[in-house]
Amino acid sequence: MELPAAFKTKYQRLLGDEATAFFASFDQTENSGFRINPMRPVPADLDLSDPVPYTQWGYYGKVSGRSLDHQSGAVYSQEPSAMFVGEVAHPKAGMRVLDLCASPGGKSTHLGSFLQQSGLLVSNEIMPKRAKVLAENTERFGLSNTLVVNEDPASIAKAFPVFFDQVLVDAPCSGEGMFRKDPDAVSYWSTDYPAACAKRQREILTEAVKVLKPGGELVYSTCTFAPEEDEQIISWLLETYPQFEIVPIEKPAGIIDAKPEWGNGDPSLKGAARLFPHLMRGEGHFVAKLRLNEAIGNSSKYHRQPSNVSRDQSHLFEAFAAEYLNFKVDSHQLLAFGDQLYLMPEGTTSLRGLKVIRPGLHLGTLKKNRFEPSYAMALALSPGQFKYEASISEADWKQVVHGDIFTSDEMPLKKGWVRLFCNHQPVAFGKVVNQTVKNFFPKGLRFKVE
Ligand SMILES: C[S@@+](CC[C@H](N)C(=O)[O-])C[C@H]1O[C@@H](n2cnc3c(N)ncnc32)[C@H](O)[C@@H]1O
Repeated sequence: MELPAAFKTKYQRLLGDEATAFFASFDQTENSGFRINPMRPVPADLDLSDPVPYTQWGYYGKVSGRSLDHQSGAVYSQEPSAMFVGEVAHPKAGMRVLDLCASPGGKSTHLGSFLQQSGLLVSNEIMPKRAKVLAENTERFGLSNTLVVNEDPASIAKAFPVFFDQVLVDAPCSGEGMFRKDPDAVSYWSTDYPAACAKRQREILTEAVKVLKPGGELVYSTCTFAPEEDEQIISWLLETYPQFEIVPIEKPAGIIDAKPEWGNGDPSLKGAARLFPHLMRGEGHFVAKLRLNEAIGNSSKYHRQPSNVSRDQSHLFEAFAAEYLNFKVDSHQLLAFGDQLYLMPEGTTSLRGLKVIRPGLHLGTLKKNRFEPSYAMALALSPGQFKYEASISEADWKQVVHGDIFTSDEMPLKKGWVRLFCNHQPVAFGKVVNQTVKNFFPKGLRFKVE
């Protein structure tokens, strides 16, 4: 790979003798990986022979975006060094967690794996198109405790002052750790780029710090090697907000201490972590964890987001629930966005003024005289929560994801909704009319499997 001359000069100076091995790593093939979804059965066809050592869910290897394992949310493809960020965060069940720069959702789905549908995950992305992708990925993973929001950091800080137990800032960065994966990242790079990114990172962090509760944790990460965006950002953060202290990260073999001399010399910077491609099997990352000892700014009085469903809407859903669901839905948690019905996570506070893409689990669509369940619900429920479930063959699954009708004489009912599973993974809802299964796989997500 042709690395920019200024990049080479900079890292030659910073890394000394080690620079040769660092530069050589750019000519080796990239590392790919995937994480399995702990809320799903482990797919039998996956090759799990090469685990990523620092995470219980990560493996080296590739999973096709057109496979059942991907479509059903049983796996999420993620570059192995990025998996270390979720492991460092490791939120506990029940926590309120914010993922401030979240799309496409690698870290959010990892955080959701720890939360196990408990607590609250606010997954935010500033770019509208990317926020949509984030919503699709968190839905595919089956997260039901998640609000997907499309806001800038200042609006998030205004809406949630002193609210979260944990905040992840996986910052937009100069992406030097993306060079092997995405050659375009090399063409964006210039000598001044890290400083420009650092300015934006300071702006994002200035807002992020306001949403943490005392005792809360901030996890900051980048996929770049630039000290300006890594140690120097944490140096700046600690100087600007002495309320924070570094929580030292435990480092497995190949992951090394951050370098205080690349920041302001504060020895506690060693507690942060650097992942270099010449030292471990990953593309590269920087991660720091900090604890806030005293709130920054004032808290607010939080009001629960009230349900807004009309009596008619509520009746439509209740009739559906009585016929099909094996669990109770608290009507206070129902929220209608037009004709779309959602189940808000417990503890959802007022969403007024926020651009919310998904105010929780999308339950379905309120039609004129009936309720139509959503793809998101098909993927989020646990087995047995829906009264009618049917196992379909891989050949039928190919029809489902292509949007075709198929016939089956093994459906549990003659007429009505059925949750379809293939190889024990949830796939979609179908509607049975005699032996024909009408397809409700979302139009925008359909694909052809060769
Ligand atoms: C490194 S990516 C996040 C990757 C994601 N956390 C994951 O694991 O899949 C950084 C994200 O920050 C977003 N971003 C860009 N500018 C931003 C800003 N000024 N404030 C907040 N987020 C921003 C980008 O659109 C991008 O999606």
